[in-house]
Amino acid sequence: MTATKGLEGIVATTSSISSIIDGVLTYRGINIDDLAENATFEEVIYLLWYGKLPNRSELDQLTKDLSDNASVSAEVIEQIKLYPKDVNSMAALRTAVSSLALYDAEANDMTPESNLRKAIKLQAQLPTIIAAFARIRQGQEPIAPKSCASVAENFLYMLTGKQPEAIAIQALDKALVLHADHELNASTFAARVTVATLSDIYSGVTSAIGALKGPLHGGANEAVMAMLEEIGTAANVTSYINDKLANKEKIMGFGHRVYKNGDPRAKHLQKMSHELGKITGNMNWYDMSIQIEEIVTGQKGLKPNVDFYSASVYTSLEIPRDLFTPIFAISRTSGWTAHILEQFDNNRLIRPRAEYTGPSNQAFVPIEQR
Ligand SMILES: CC(=O)SCCNC(=O)CCNC(=O)[C@H](O)C(C)(C)COP(=O)(O)OP(=O)(O)OC[C@H]1O[C@@H](n2cnc3c(N)ncnc32)[C@H](O)[C@@H]1OP(=O)(O)O
Ligand SMILES: O=C([O-])CC(=O)C(=O)O
Repeated sequence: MTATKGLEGIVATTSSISSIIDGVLTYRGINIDDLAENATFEEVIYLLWYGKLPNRSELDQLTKDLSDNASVSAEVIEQIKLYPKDVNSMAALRTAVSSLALYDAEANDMTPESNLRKAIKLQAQLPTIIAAFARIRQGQEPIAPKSCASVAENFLYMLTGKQPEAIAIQALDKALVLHADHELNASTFAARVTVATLSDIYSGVTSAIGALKGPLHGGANEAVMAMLEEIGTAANVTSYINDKLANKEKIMGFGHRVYKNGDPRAKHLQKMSHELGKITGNMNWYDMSIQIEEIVTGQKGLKPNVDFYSASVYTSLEIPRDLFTPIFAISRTSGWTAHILEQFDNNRLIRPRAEYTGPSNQAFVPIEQR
């Protein structure tokens, strides 16, 4: 038995949800470029869950179901009020999502109908949790979700208490479309491993949030913004990046396990970053990002991934840096839950093997002789 480090190139399951073939990403066979230009996040959620684009009445019903289920139980909100104010936002989200199960009478109902209802609740309630957490830590009261608003509009509204501008809703909506699913990425794999034991959907999504948090995965978008802030201005980019590369440090937001010739989502986020920079009158983050890309791609051949330009996009939307990865989780909940439903539909325990590299034939030494 020989291990493949990081399971690189290992095909661990079949799936009909999203594919990456020759660098092209599709959801249910539809190119991400077409979805980014034409679909709303709600259309994408429907596509991922049901395998086809919704017609008008199906879309209206899903939008209504999501807003009808967006309120979070009072117990969970009370618990969030008890969290330390400076707690990591992904840790807060992970804990709150886990506790949703405690107040859902059907949490352990494993029927397909119940699992679909819980997928709707999870998708609807993650934005409410994140907005509530963001307000509570600033000493503000949470804002109840609006009825019949999109996920993007509702989230921005609950975060700020103001009606968001159309341009902000559109930008966030497109970012949600772009992050919704990505084949067998680490957090989706974690979700599938968890539910393949026939554990519940809340456990699956909680596992996934834990995996997304890390800076080699979803946490990279926050790390990119931290780097941009540390660099400060375009004049400092060259020396900062050259020093990092000389020290063999990773540049966050670059490289990918699967894409070697570029992440097809990055160009959409780059365009958004440029447009939002022009609208806000602050091109600093975009200009720095372009310079970083030139150096990293020029010297290392590494291209930006989905996390790189999303950092400047969210900053232009005035979203606090530590909510970037939670926003990724809002979007990816659609993909996680689609994968969990697919796993339940044709389940087998996921249990690979390990290549043992420890000592052998060791005698047991009694504690007095150690
Ligand atoms: C939504 C997402 O999850 S997208 C990914 C988000 N993560 C990041 O942006 C973090 C930065 N990037 C990385 O750490 C990696 O590129 C990953 C984790 C995305 C992919 O990792 P892997 O496929 O395991 O590649 P691995 O980390 O082994 O890197 C291979 C080589 O490229 C180098 N490399 C990879 N990414 C980077 C980077 N961002 N900056 C500098 N060098 C890099 C490594 O140092 C390594 O070099 P070596 O062979 O000389 O040791
Ligand atoms: O697929 C991966 O390994 C990481 C990624 O880009 C994603 O989850 O969107």
